[in-house]
Amino acid sequence: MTTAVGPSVDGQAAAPPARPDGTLHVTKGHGTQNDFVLLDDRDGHLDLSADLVRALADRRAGVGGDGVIRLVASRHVVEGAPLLADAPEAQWFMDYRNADGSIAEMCGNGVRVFALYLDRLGLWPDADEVAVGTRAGVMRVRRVAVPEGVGDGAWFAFDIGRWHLPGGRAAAEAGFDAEVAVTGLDVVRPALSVDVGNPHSVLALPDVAELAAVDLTRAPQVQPVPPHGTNVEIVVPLGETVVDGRTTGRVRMRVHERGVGETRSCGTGAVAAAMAVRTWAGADAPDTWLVDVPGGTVRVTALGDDHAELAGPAVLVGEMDVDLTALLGR
Ligand SMILES: N[C@@H](CCC[C@H](N)C(=O)O)C(=O)O
Repeated sequence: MTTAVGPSVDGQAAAPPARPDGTLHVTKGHGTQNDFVLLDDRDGHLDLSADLVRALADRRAGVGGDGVIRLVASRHVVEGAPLLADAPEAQWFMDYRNADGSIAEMCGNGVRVFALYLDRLGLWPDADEVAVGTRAGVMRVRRVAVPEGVGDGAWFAFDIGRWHLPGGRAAAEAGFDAEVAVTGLDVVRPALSVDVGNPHSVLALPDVAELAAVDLTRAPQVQPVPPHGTNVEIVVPLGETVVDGRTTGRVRMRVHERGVGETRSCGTGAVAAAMAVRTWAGADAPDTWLVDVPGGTVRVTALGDDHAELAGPAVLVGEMDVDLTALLGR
């Protein structure tokens, strides 16, 4: 195991977030049950090693989570500091890690939970929105009303940026550019690759019974093998309804996340799923989609210029002091 604390990126010396008594204060939160361990390392002193991430995310010997999110000032992070040139308001950076310790470019559910965490820490600026630095750019998060019929709680929305099909026009016209083998499905299925800042492969099934029968305890096998891995979303289009006066498409989705396994939700995955189904549906498809995942429902809206908005709930469930010696077995 590597050490839990170390120097900050810019070399400044200040108190590390790990306390003198050897504890690390963490917060647990989730967005549609995609759950995270959150750390306040605003001065950038925590050496968030892959070992520490795996230990914190461990559901038996640690706190438990699909990922770990470090809050750190953008100026202390090599990927964050350049964002400040064009967006000086993006003071806070979401350093997202998957449960296996790997780094991901983006986490859609994580951005909403991070925004709520900023609010809890008194770091939401005196403004309607907060700018969050991520490896996929700056996300501007605001509070929004809960869509009718979807439940209650605190909802947040943000433009996730430009999505695209790595397979280009040929993939859009064919509707697929890859094949996926999934345990529990008898034949290999066609899939569409969608980039939402991070990579996704979306495949459709005709009915929800088949979706429920899929075994995602093993990673789906994607061909051609994506160079940086991929998140796999399996969707069943459910037709259209009217929500809040708007024609809204509805999709059910399960997901196998890169670096995690099956999770109960994936925000970027929901965007990829909605944009894939919208691509398959053609020109008359609605712009707004509700995506039902095992952990709840999120809303995806196609914006102009190939941008998309992700909206959904964020919840902080509690805080604890982690004994680092016990956690790391030293
Ligand atoms: N659950 C997240 C996505 C997290 C990153 C993903 N596993 C990857 O490696 O790309 C979300 O809500 O978007």
